[in-house]
Amino acid sequence: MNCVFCRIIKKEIPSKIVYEDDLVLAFEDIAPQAPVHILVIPKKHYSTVLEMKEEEKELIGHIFMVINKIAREKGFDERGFRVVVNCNPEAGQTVYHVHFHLLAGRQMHWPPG
Ligand SMILES: CCNC(=O)OC[C@H]1O[C@@H](n2cnc3c(=O)[nH]c(N)nc32)[C@H](O)[C@@H]1O
Repeated sequence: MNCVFCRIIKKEIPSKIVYEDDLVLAFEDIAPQAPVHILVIPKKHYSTVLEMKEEEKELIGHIFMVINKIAREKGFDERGFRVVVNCNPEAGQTVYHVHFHLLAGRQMHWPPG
């Protein structure tokens, strides 16, 4: 299917890869909204997080373990980071391949816009 993130996974499109294993890819966002803006995505295609069911519980847990590993390795664990999943239009989802935004390196505000 015509999914930009599947093409990144297949290395058909270049990206700055931060972490990769057999289940997950993490790469720098092309339009960073913070000094650190990394996308953590499952290699299997799910359009939105709503498509991830009971059998994906382990995968979702693994994604958060990868997020924590990146935060520790890049040293923004103590200062703080934000993890954002946008699901469908009102959340502003623009790429319909599930991705977890990992944002860090500046003071985050609340509520998010
Ligand atoms: C509100 C954000 N909602 C969303 O759906 O985020 C999609 C995220 O994917 C990012 N992005 C899009 N195309 C590419 C690409 O080819 N390469 C990379 N490295 N990042 C991309 C975009 O900047 C956005 O932050």
